[in-house]
Amino acid sequence: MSTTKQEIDTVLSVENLSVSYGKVQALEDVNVDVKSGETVAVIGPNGAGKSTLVDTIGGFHDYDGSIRYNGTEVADSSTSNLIADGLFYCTERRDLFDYMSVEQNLRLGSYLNGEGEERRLEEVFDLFPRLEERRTQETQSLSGGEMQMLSLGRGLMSDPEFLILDEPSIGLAPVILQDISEALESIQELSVEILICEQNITFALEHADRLYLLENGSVRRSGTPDSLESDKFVETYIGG
Ligand SMILES: Nc1ncnc2c1ncn2[C@@H]1O[C@H](COP(=O)(O)OP(=O)(O)OP(=O)(O)O)[C@@H](O)[C@H]1O
Repeated sequence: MSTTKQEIDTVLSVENLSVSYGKVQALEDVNVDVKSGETVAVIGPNGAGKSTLVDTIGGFHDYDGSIRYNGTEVADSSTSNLIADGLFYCTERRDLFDYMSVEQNLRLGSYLNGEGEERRLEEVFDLFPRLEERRTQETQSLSGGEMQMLSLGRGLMSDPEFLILDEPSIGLAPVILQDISEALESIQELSVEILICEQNITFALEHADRLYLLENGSVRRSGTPDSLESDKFVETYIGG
């Protein structure tokens, strides 16, 4: 069978994905794809299944259906192989080491890919001067927004080709959100694919090429920001 152009362009392909926690069906028959160079956002209310979706793509849950990254089924690959293959899952701030310094946490991001570490560290500090100012500071003493920057910065230290961001805007003051937005725009220029799961719809509409609206574990709508903004269902959901 020949490979179509669309298949070549599709970097991440989620097909008929279902995930349950015991009797709780968190995702049912979800289809999502991310094409070369795209930023895609998954939006939805609390409990919609957004975190379950990105956790599953990151290799943290068993699933029915298929998740292929660069043609490889995620379930058949180890987390370290996925990272080595350019997939980096940046969770809120859950995976930072509290007692390590900012710089130590950043350097951990390149443990599988040490080549170019110094250059990448400088790039991260250029993106987030706040982190450079705090490079020797213990991570546990950072503000929530600074931890978010550190989490994103650590993701970039792995020289990712595909970044998964779990709620990058959560709980951030407007000035920090602006820093994260600007960093995201710089990352988009590197032609890295990005999958964002977000509750902040304004943030998602601003940054995504395409969006999926998830509700009760199912995709209810998908499309470009323009097509979704004029969709009555989404309008109701967004609140006008
Ligand atoms: N470990 C778990 N055990 C049982 N049920 C779970 C577990 N984790 C999530 N769920 C349930 O799965 C559903 C989807 O949860 P999930 O956290 O993926 O949603 P979400 O869209 O990320 O929500 P939020 O924006 O509030 O984080 C919810 O009904 C939730 O209660």
